[in-house]
Amino acid sequence: MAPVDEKPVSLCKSESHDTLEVSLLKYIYSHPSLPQIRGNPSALLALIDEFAAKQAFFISLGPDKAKKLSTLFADEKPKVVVELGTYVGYSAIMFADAMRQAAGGSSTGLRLWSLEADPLIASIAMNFIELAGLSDIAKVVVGPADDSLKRLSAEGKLPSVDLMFIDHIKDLYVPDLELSERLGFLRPGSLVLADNVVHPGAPAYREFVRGSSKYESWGMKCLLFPEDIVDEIEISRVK
Ligand SMILES: C[S@@+](CC[C@H](N)C(=O)[O-])C[C@H]1O[C@@H](n2cnc3c(N)ncnc32)[C@H](O)[C@@H]1O
Repeated sequence: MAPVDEKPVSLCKSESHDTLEVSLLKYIYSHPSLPQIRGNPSALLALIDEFAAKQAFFISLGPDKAKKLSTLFADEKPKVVVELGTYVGYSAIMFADAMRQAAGGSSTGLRLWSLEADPLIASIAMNFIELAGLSDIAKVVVGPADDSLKRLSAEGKLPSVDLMFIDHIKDLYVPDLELSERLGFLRPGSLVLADNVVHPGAPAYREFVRGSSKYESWGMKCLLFPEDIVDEIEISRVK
């Protein structure tokens, strides 16, 4: 055991041990346009894109997917949405904003449950959702998605879901969709969307939904950001 008076190795003041997500948080809160970002979801997303563009790799949706999904939300007008995998809340902010716009600017009756396993990442997402002025619609639930789905369902918070967005761990796409089927909150007409089915790829998931008589399924081509690699979001309509 180290002697009590032994000091831990001191960190040089200029040395940063922030994770990428903490660096993003500080980037947003030290940005000169912060006053214009408060209550402005699209301005916040643009700033996250600005930060992401400087990274080699960033796992949020990015602008191309966000634009295509905004159109889909405008057409579908979902009122209750579940997301598996919040990360820093980029997609949650985009979804909640699109839901509110599709409802004519009112939040009444709208709910987005966004499920995130990592508590620190979830806290950053909650912060950004609050900053965007969307915390009346979007709720981040901390814990593994399967546990949260069971709990929300048992609490009667998932009577019916219009749209589910799966974007957590590829190996969990099929088991968590099967769990959702068993919990019974998907109904005829509900949409199930799954990200990254081409890059990095979720072939087992695609095979599952396309081979199931419960869904009509197709792919929506889009670009990853910041790499510009072609990917697809699998869209499955419950029959
Ligand atoms: C690709 S990111 C989500 C990106 C986000 N949807 C967006 O576009 O802004 C995947 C997230 O899923 C989370 N995750 C991993 N396993 C999970 C699980 N079993 N349940 C819930 N979240 C999980 C990770 O911590 C990570 O933050």
